[in-house]
Amino acid sequence: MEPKTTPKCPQTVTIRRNPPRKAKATPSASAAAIPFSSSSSSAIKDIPSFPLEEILSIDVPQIPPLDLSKPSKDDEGCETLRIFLRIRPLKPNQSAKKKSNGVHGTRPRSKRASPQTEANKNTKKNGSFLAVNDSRSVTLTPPSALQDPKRIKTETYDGFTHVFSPDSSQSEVYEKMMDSLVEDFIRGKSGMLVALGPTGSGKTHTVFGSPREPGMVPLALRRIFSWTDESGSELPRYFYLSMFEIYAERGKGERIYDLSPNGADLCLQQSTVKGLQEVMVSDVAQAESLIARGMLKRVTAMTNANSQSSRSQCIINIRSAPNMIYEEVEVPPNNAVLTIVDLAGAEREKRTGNQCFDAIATKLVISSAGSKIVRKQFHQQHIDGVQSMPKREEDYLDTSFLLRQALPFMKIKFNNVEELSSLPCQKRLIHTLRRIEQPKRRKFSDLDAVINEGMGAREEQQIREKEADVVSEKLHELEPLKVSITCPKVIKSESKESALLKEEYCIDMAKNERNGQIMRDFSKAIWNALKQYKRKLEVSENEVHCLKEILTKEKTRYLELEQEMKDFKICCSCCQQISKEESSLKMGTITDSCSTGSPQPGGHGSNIVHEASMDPYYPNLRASDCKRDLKICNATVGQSQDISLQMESSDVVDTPSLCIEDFKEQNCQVNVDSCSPNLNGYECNNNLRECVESSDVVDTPPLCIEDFKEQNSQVNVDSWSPNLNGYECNNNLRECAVTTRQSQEIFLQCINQKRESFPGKKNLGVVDNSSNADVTAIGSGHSESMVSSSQSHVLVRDEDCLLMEGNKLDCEEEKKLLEPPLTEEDVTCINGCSINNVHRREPNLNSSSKPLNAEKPKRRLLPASSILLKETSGLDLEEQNEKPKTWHILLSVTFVDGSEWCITCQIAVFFE
Ligand SMILES: Nc1ncnc2c1ncn2[C@@H]1O[C@H](COP(=O)(O)OP(=O)(O)OP(=O)(O)O)[C@@H](O)[C@H]1O
Repeated sequence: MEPKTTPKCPQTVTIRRNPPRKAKATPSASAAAIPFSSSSSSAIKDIPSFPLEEILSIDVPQIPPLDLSKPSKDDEGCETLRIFLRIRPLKPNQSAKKKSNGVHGTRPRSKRASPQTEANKNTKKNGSFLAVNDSRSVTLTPPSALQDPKRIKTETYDGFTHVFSPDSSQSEVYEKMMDSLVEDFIRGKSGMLVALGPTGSGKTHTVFGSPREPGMVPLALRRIFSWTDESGSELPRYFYLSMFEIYAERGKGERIYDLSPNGADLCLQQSTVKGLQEVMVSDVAQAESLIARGMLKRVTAMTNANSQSSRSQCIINIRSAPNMIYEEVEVPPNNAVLTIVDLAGAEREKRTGNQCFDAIATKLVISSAGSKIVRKQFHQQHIDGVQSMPKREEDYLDTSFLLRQALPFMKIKFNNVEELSSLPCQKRLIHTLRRIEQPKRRKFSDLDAVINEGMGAREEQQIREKEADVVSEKLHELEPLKVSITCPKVIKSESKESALLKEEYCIDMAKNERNGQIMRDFSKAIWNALKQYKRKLEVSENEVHCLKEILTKEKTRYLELEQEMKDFKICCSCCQQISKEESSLKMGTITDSCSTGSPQPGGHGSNIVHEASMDPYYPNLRASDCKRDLKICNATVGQSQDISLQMESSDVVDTPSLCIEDFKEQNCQVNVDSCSPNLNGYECNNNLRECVESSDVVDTPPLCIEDFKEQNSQVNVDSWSPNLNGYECNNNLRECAVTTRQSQEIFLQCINQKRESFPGKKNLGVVDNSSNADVTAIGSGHSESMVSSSQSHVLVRDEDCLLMEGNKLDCEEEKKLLEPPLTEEDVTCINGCSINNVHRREPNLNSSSKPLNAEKPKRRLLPASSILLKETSGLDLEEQNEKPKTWHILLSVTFVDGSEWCITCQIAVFFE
């Protein structure tokens, strides 16, 4: 019955390499399989069966055998520690049984049988638990007593350099395992052979052997001393042989003993045996004799496993040294060492009580040479029925234990740097070698040609010596570089290949030496630079420290100076104040000095003029400057003002009379004379002020204040340059006339004198302080005052009036209150001296200074605008004249000055 559905792709075939398990088919699977099998039966008719037989018949190419004569190197040039495995044969009495049983797997394996299967078969047949799989692996099968009856557990150990079967001979082992070490040793490369394995496994047998079957040591010695080059020359070297053992005693630790004839106990210091004696040997017989004597001294103790077991580690060193007999040939020093170690049994301590497989021996052996070859020799326990099962099981455990211990050694890699560095071979700079490389090759080419031409060994040697001389010359050229280079010499018996090998080796050494020298020089340079920078840094830090100290000192100094400056400023301000005070006092002093003698023409005034002419303001002095100076003058004459007040308060009653006119004529005239056209009004007025201020001319003859005033004003007017208005001049006059005590005194005296000229008038005087309350109320603070009688006029100009300009009514009312009966002149004054300007006089701007000898100008002083007679007792002037003591007159004098200003001031004068 054909199925309804057919496969979409009948050509698709699934081939299972592994046969399917024989599991019960599930119902669904069975159901599905039936139609598939029935339907596909026709489709797979053309599909060939799996070519299993064909595949199995193919001959698999055999892996080329390893060249055990040379150590294998990886891509990085590192060698892998070579590990050989040698299986000890059964004892001789069991050899027949071994042969009959085919123990140790030497029988060729079946192609289809796996190594494990083959080993298991061998193990089952002969009872051996170790089978050789191939030249690199073995399989360890536990004995039946240790096996799980349901499951056999086998262990395969792979990766050995070579596995020697039990029937391998000593020579075979030497050829594959030892020969490369010996050849390298002859070429100058150190090597080491270490025998490791359980007790009785044949380590000593392999290392030393027997007379019939010499081991690795005697075979190596024979090779070394029998080595000749192509020309048949022996090695121009000596060999030194040393031999010592390390053994352990229970409770005493490890001991080292020198096995040389004169040997003694040794000590181990940092993996180095101290005091070991070396015996120079010159031939193989001498060497074997030394070894034999040393073996006799070797401590051997009975163990449970091996009645002849050596319970110590035996180390033999063969060192190569140059033979100095060959003087004509410089032989490079060669300290290559060939070390052969026979360790004690490495079985578990529980079984043998052996402690020799300890760390110290392993460390010593492994670190004593660069190239290490570990040879494992396992004890294959024979099955003879003599040994009990526990013995066999112990052997298995020891073998398994040791194989596990050996696994890490297979992964050890090393290079020959250490060995090469130990050889003090010739060193060259690589670039130099490259330079000489070309001629050297040419020489070799010549050498080859010579050889091909059949020249003898003598000519060849001559060519090599010449070549060595050339190299020596090149190397001597490098001496200035102070690079330690030894001229390479070609050994007589050295072959061409050996020379080339040395050449390459020297090149490498030169590279290393040059790189090392460069790094050393670089390090020194960096170190020196760092030291220099460190010194500079220290110097800089010191400088910074010093600068900080200086800065701190400067800051302190600055603060001190600043404080001093503040103090100085304070002092200066004090000094200025003091100077002002002193100036005021000086003015008084000047006044006093002026009063001491009669003024001389051109004296004091001339000096002032001279100073004025030196005034830097000149001729740019303006009215504002005059005002400023006058203000200063006003400020500095406060004392004079006070004196004025005192004067007003009748402190000058007893002062002698004086004639201000004479003073003015003698002094001010001089000043006027000094008012040259080049001297503006400021200087002139200033001079006048100085004259008046200094007019402490008590003894001077009486003067007429009107004349003084007129003359001065006239002068002032004349001296008014367009740059100086009348205010400044008048202000000067005010300053001069009012602020000085002397002037006021003069004024009073002048008034008194004038009063004398008026019948019925008494002199002006000052009443007592007790009766001048009203006077002070009116006159106090007025810096300028002039008094006059009803017929005389005193011009008083006061800044208060200026200040009162904005309060005209008050000023006017006050004037009215103070105004006395007006005279004709008073009326004139009043008409011109309104509150704005009582009398306005146009300044004569075009007028120049009058000559001193000119006629006295007409008085322009206007009479007082008003004289208020304050009658405390209700008396008039006439009555006062008649009864002067009962009259107290308060004079309010208004002086009209200039064309712009009118200043009114009141001064109380009491008539007694
Ligand atoms: N390959 C071999 N061929 C013939 N005899 C062997 C072989 N290997 C070992 N033997 C013999 O086995 C015995 C024990 O060997 P050997 O003393 O070398 O063992 P060992 O490992 O050095 O023991 P130990 O560690 O206790 O010193 C010796 O009698 C030795 O002759």
